[in-house]
Amino acid sequence: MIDTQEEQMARAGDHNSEHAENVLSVRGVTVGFGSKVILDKLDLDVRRGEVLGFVGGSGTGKSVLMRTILGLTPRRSGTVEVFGHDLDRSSEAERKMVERRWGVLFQQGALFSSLTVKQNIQVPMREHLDLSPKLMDELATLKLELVGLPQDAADKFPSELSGGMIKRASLARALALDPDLVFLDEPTSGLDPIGAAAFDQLIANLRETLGLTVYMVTHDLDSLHSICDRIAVLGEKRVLVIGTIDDMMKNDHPWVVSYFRGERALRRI
Ligand SMILES: Nc1ncnc2c1ncn2[C@@H]1O[C@H](COP(=O)(O)OP(=O)(O)OP(=O)(O)O)[C@@H](O)[C@H]1O
Repeated sequence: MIDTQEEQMARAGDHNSEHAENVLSVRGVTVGFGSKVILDKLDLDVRRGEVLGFVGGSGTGKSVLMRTILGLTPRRSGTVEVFGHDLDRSSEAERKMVERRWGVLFQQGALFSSLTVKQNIQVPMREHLDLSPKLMDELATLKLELVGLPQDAADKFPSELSGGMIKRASLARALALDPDLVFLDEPTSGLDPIGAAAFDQLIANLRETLGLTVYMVTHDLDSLHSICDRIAVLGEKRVLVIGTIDDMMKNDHPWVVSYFRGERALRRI
């Protein structure tokens, strides 16, 4: 959309990366709170253009890892490279440019309740771009269309929306700056199975049409089966196993067996 010199510089970093096919590389990351270590020397790579599903037992640190990657939770050691940029070594301008290239859908949507849907979508635009109100309105209209929301949702407040509409509005906000990478924290939680399947389809379509890379924390077995190229399992403070759904079905780690082949998994069939 808008390609400033700084953005070109940030994009150029992609090609400097030793692993240009990885949009995200996490190495040796340790995170803890007080005496409690949550993640211990964790490694993870996310490939360009893939949908990576992230699963793990409750409290294993999926949200902590996502927040650490986003720079919202401090780590004790390790590196995080996004688009080939080590954010600890980046200048403020470079970091901002990298941030412009990712979008985030937090659990529960995290829309501002005092702003309309349109205003929510425009928050990242106001923060990162200098656009006229007319252009921002046009862009918000496009984002609403992209996520399948009716135009009359633009002037509604989050409290006036259904759960599924809130997820879509949050996704529209995450897409506000035309990101290359989106982080989704449990995007289908709280949706009925039909709403969840529709949301999965939307993510699959967006990946296809926009070439997005998707990092998705989820508990939803249907999403894992239907749209994820690879799945990473968090356990024992690290990525226990990463691979395709077929790899998960063959893996014999007890947690992986009970999650992918346990009673709940068999009920889906
Ligand atoms: N700011 C914090 N201070 C102290 N402990 C924290 C903080 N944030 C997270 N934790 C702890 O880190 C652990 C991992 O939490 P996290 O929310 O990442 O789990 P999760 O895997 O996302 O779980 P769920 O699937 O239930 O959402 C938990 O024990 C949690 O209590």
